[in-house]
Amino acid sequence: MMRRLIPVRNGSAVRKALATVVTANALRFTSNSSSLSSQLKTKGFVNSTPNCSFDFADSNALSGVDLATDITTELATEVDFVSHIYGPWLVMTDDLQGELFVDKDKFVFYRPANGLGYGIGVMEVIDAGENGTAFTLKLEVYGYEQTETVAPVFALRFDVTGMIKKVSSKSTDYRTHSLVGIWRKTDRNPLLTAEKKEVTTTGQFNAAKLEPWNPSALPPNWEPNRELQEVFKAVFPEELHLSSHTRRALENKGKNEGKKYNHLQLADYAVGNIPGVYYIPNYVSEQEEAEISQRIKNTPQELKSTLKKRTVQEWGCTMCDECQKSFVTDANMPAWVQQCTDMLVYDGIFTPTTFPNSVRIHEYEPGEGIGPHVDGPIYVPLVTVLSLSSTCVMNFYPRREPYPDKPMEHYNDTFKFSEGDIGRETPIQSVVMEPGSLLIFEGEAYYYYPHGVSDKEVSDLAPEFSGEVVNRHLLKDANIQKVERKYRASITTRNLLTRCQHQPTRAEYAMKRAWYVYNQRTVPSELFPSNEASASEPSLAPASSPGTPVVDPQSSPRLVQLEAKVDHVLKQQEKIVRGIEEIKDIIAASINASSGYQKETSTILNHLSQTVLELDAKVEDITDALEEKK
Ligand SMILES: O=C(O)CCC(=O)C(=O)O
Ligand SMILES: [Fe+2]
Repeated sequence: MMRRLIPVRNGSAVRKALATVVTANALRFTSNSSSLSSQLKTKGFVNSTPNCSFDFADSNALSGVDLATDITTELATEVDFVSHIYGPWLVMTDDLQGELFVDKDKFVFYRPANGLGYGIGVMEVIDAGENGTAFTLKLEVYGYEQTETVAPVFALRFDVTGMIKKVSSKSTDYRTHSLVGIWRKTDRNPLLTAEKKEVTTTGQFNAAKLEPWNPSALPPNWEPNRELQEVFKAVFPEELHLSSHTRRALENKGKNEGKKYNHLQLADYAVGNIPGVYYIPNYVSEQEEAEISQRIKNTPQELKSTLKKRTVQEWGCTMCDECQKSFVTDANMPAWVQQCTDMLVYDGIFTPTTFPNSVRIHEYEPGEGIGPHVDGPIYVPLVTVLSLSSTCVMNFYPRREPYPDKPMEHYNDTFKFSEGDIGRETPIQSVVMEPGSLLIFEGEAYYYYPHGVSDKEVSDLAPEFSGEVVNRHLLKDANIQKVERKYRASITTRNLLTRCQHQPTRAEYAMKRAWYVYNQRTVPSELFPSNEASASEPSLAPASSPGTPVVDPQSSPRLVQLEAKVDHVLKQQEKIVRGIEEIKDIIAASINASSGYQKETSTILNHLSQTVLELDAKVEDITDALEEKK
């Protein structure tokens, strides 16, 4: 929870650890420069930032010079963010090999040299006067191989702290900066550990700024297509306001011990015996459920495809312009679809690097369904299904290994109902999906247990047809025996794995947007500052500005005063939250739910709740900073 401003903590052991790291050579690849670039290239590194060269010193001037002895490093003081930090960096440490691009908002994007994937994080620069300049970097990285068939469920999280160093060549006028520190990596992939625990390891972090580079030659950041947005607005003129997620966050406030944000804890909703299946009843309210259903029904027919036993619309991905071989993220979707996916990110189900980029909306008439299948190695193995309009049943079938000879195709023998191999088997468990509920499955459940919705007009819940119904305790009717099928719609949300390295800015746009949502903050209207704009102070965290000492020994009376004020604000805020909830209850009890007044008022109240949450995040930042100072 605490921000780590380790280097300024007095005399701590951590400081000693850091001191040893910072005196290590800044650049660990100590080969000579000409073999450096070829070494990187043979590792498959494709530099994605034009105008910065991997022969990051003047290779002619340096040829024949031993880089290890030619380069000197010293602690950097008076670091200017735009001149020294903003731009591309080369990172070469365990698990992180490739480019880090620091943008002007102090966001950091990772583009791997080997394999595929993405990363996003935020950096803080801490001026410690003549003691040098420290940095912290919180980076989330989701990586996989080109032909990965079992991709991880969760991203890796790196917490890096260290010092910024000035790097110079003795024999030339080449100058650059490096980041030297330690990383703490958290891996929470249950597939990797038998005990299903988070694993934390540490290691050395080194990165070198790729100088020289030319900011004006940067490719433009990806932006949603404004014309398309206008079309979507015309097709769906009424704005959708969803607030169940903010309500949930308010209710969970303070419950997630040690967790900064009020994310939903999936473990609370685990059902059945297959690892990785969760069911959340009333994920959206009845009114929200009705409004989302309405938009699905109102989607023009041209945007839907009618398949044999279901109707589908799909949002979020497009074919790569460059290779035409891989899907890439396309954040051009109607605002209401984006809102539905935002809820999932806000709740912490998807994270900034596993951001939803594939939304498949199904409509089923009675007698329709989707035959047993697994979603396959094309997505991050995490799926959410929001059920709408009527109750339906998801059957999970006995475990199957992927085809050993064709691992990429293990979903091929599917979409058959009772005439198929899997469909003939009795499900081992079933989940009854009531309207407004969210079914989630991930990891093992995702890869090995086929799921499907039958095409029968009545689903019999007796064990011989459906296996055990594992979420009865969460249903309105816990004794339900049969489900008579009516029109049903569902929204399936996933991250479709990009299989090429092209167009990284598409994912970076989506990640940066998701970062704000995941951190329960307002998404700025301009997500990327223009290349010309000067660096903005981090909108993310209270880093001290250059020149301001992090610890001001004179400040303690003011600190006490500030702490008292923060305490006061927190108490006031609790009262406001309670007040809002009471007003909502009174309105719900006294005014007809369909009246416009009720709707408008609840919109205003929901905005107010949102503001309170944002205020809350800010106050927590201040509290953290205060704690650090103690
Ligand atoms: O409609 C549903 O409930 C499930 C859809 C599904 O399994 C899929 O899209 O892969
Ligand atoms: Fe599926």
